[in-house]
Amino acid sequence: MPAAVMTAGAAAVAAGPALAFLGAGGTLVGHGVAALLPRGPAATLGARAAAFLREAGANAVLAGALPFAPDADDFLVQPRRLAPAAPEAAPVAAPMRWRLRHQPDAAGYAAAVRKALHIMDAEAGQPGGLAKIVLARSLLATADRAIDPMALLRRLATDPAATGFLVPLPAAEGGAARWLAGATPELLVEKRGARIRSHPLAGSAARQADAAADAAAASALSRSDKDRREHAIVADCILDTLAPFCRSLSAPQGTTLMRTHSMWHLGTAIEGELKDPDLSAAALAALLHPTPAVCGLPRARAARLIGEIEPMDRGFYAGAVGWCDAAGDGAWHVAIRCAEISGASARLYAGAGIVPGSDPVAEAAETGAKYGALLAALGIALDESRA
Ligand SMILES: C=C(O[C@H]1C=CC=C(C(=O)O)[C@@H]1O)C(=O)O
Repeated sequence: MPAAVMTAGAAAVAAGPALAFLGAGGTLVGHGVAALLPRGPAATLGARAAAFLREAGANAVLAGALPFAPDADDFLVQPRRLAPAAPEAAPVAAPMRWRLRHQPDAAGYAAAVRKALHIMDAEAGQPGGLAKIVLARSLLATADRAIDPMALLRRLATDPAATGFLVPLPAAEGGAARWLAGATPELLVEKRGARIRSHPLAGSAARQADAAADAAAASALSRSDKDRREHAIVADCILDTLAPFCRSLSAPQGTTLMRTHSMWHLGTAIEGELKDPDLSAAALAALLHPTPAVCGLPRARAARLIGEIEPMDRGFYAGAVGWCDAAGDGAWHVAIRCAEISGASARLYAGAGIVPGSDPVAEAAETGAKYGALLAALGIALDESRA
């Protein structure tokens, strides 16, 4: 993230910042929308962003979201004004009442995992056979009054291991403003000059309230062969994709445990130096997306099956959110632990990586736990959401 803090807002929003990234790597907040980047697929993002930023001037920034489907149109805006302060703390609001609808529920999700495992089993050892697939589900939460996206962001940003983000999305049918809000712990790629970083995550365990149980969950995750295989597919894919563009590339600490407020993960911190420092953060993000942390291996086969098996459209969930500047620097995060917000409704999403050996019931529970960050920020009790 840039050293400067910037503050932006989408045209549809009456007041207050409308675009923000709040994380340990820095803060980016913007008010107002000066322009929309002509929309297009991931393959043309690098060229579109470079052309736009050349015209817009040395201080211009583009920020926004790439959808999960790389051939669908992205949504990036140039904020009108950058402000030197993060948004103020939210006043305490009265609790909201919620109606919840799962799509699918835990049993339906476990059935989808069984279907994927069956396909993997049938294709085991075949060239091009399915080795990993990330299956997601969704939870539609409807409140008794409109959700305040900025207040939600402030609550999402309280986890130091995650980047809280709020980005505008194309308006909903009927013209209502729409946002993607989340607390993502996963860095797709950051670029400053020739230096790049990525921090893929895959392999998860829910945090436990009891300290001994929490430590046991972390220890079991670090020893789990299934989770290590699930993770290695992601880290290897990122290393293989970046290697041809890098003078040096390594993961000095190897695979380690990291924790958010609600989840433990296996993570691999990757760092490198680009051969061509002009290769932009946006171009790198488009190159990497979607990684096997959200899609699978082989990528095209997994993406097709996701479309067939999942009952909902992912939209911008499991895409990427981030920013890039006129120098080509920027940071892009994997759009997970997030919800699409519009009026009084929040559509939460959560997915889990499936490999041979995955337990369908445990994977369903894992997706339930991954709703945790959004549920806490919305003020919905985890128990209320169980299904
Ligand atoms: C797809 C999600 O998480 C990914 C990132 C970290 C760990 C994951 C896992 O263990 O399955 C997922 O690959 C999600 O949170 O919706």
